[in-house]
Amino acid sequence: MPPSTPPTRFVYLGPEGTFTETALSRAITSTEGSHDPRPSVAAALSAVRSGDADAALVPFENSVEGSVPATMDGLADGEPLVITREVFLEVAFVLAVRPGTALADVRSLASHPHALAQTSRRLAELLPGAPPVPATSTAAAAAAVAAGEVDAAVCAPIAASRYGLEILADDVADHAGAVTRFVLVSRPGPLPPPTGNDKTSLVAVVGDRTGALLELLTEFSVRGISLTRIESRPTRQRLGVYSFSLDCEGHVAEARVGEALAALHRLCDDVRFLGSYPREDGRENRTVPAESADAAFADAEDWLARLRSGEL
Ligand SMILES: O=C(O)C(=O)Cc1ccccc1
Repeated sequence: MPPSTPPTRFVYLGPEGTFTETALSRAITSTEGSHDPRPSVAAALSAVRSGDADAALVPFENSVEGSVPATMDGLADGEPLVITREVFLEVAFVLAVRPGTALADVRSLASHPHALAQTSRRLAELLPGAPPVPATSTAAAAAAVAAGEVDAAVCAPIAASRYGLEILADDVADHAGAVTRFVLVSRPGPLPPPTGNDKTSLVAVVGDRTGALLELLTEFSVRGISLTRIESRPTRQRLGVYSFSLDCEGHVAEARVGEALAALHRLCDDVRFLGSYPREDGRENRTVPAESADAAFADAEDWLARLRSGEL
């Protein structure tokens, strides 16, 4: 009998009732492995690094608020981890309190900084006297309300019911239809195979010279590769030294992407590969120009080999 593979141990930004938990359970059923909460993004990533877990689902960016710094920095630093999957979830926020609490009784309010930022205008109208306090997650804020540490939380409806809270206001987002992108990360291993509609993520530290960013972008542009995200992050070495975190269309197994990454390796002070994985945002990669397709690279390599061997 072949040895059975142990179930995958998934961890997620907890506690129970986070949007991240919902995103994980939509993407991966519990029959595919165990789902365990961790108290912070850093704790979820370190469980994977230490081998306590096989994969972690963490929030990466939001359509309204942008990237989640704890995730960006947690992936850019420390032992390498790679993204194997992306998951998108539309998020709707509620204002939750202990049963019987009226709006006028609310003196303090907590949530994840991304949730607070996405609801700030509406909450300023509803609760002008309640200063927002950051929490490690929306569900951690709901748990703090249940424990009597704070009066109200901005969280998912599921967190309100999980912690026995009452909903004072529904849909408190300033912009309807906000979508959060989550990523599933693992220790480096075999990559998900190319599907023809993939993304590749990386972090590059460019040298301190004129045109360095333009040179980086050129390596993608000349190979017909479209970027789907780019942003700068401080490297935390000293003021003025930045890394660029970016996603591009394509899989590192494709010649154009592999060659662009190899060029970045020559050009940049540091390049960290963060994975190639299927695109799941419902969009299709652009058509690869004929001169950037794998066949064109193979043909050019063949031509060069013949030229070098004196055959041409
Ligand atoms: O998953 C959660 O509940 C979080 O706290 C992170 C988050 C915050 C805001 C929107 C989506 C995810």
